[in-house]
Amino acid sequence: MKLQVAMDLLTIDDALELAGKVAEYVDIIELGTPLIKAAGLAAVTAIKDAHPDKIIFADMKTMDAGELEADIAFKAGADLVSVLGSADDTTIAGAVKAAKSHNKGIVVDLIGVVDKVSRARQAHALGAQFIEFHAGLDEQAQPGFDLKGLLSAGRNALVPFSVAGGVNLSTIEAVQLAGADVAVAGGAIYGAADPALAAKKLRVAIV
Ligand SMILES: O=C(CO)[C@H](O)[C@H](O)COP(=O)(O)O
Repeated sequence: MKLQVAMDLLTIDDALELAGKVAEYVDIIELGTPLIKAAGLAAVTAIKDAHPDKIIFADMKTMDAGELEADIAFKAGADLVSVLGSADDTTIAGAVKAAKSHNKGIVVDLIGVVDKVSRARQAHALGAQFIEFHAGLDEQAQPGFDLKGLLSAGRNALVPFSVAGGVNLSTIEAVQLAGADVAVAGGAIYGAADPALAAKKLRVAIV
């Protein structure tokens, strides 16, 4: 299972600093949606330039204009770009077209999708490289939130998948047991007093 750090920060300087601390422990470096909205795609270019050996994930969360939005993110240096599972099939297909022309990949994010298993299978058939089973920051803040539903949906979908939303040291083992290909950790790393140590512990927890 790969480890992805989600950098939900707001400036390129902060993102470069965090990536510099944790890169050695992660496989994929994600530029979070708030970072891309605040700093633009220049953030993607800066991180790719600093870490050319890492897989760079631009969390665009594209909902429309799939081919155009994916194309500009790939041109900026992204290796993976996210499109929302709630978008139209043509949006996902357009983004996949852009990915193919750059020899890169699309990740379809199921945030807010009710029937995650069906949509995951459809998105995979449309050409997504993997499907993100995702509980967003707002969903995690709801009383009684539990990762278990996401994990069983991921397991049942029978497609390559990542899990995002509250992944930390106490949940990463369950994420791996569910068969995830990628575990995404944001706050558990960037919110830690020592992000490098937090990333290292997550890496070590992956068997
Ligand atoms: O994409 C996101 C929010 O939409 C986050 O980056 C992702 O959910 C990771 O979250 P966490 O901080 O809980 O690990």
